[in-house]
Amino acid sequence: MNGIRIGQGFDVHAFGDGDHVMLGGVRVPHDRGLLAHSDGDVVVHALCDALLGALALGDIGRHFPPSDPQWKGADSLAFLHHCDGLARARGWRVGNADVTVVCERPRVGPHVEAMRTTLAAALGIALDAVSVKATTTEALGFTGRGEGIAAQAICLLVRA
Ligand SMILES: Nc1ccn([C@@H]2O[C@H](COP(=O)(O)O)[C@@H](O)[C@H]2O)c(=O)n1
Ligand SMILES: C[C@@]1(CO)OP(=O)(O)OP(=O)(O)OC[C@H]1O
Repeated sequence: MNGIRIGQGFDVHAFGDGDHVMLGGVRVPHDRGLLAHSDGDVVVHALCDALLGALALGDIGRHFPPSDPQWKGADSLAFLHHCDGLARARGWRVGNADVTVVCERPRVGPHVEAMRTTLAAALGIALDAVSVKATTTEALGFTGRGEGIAAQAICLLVRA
């Protein structure tokens, strides 16, 4: 069967105590952490939901319930690897993916290349098939008030 699939994902985590945030599988030093059951990697969670959306397989919480202690503190790249496996088992792979991180701080730009490299490796695709961008909300809303980080992702699935 030929064709393409498209999916989008969105995630938010609130800031709490800590000295770093995980974004796209990269440890980014910060004066706050992100509250979550897992490592709180909003970028990877949004990307997982984009893959699951393209596959019409529900969302990340269905596959990795927050009530399940085995995911406590989990490395979110393991979630992404699982979602990619679900795609590949159905004959799909990620053609390209594009993520936007929304926060005032930390500055994401200096970490974008490391995030792209990490995500491309996790998905087994070329670096130029993975885009990571960042924006503030010009001090508006919950991200503008520095209450947390949001991420949006979109991905295209193509035949493997
Ligand atoms: N957390 C962030 C937010 C933004 N950037 C970079 O700054 C540029 C300008 O942001 P605006 O919200 O004013 O458009 C943006 O294009 C990003 O390159 C960042 O690195 N980290
Ligand atoms: C990732 C999971 C894992 O239990 O928990 P959290 O780290 O809290 O993240 P969330 O974005 O709320 O997604 C739900 C869960 O699948």
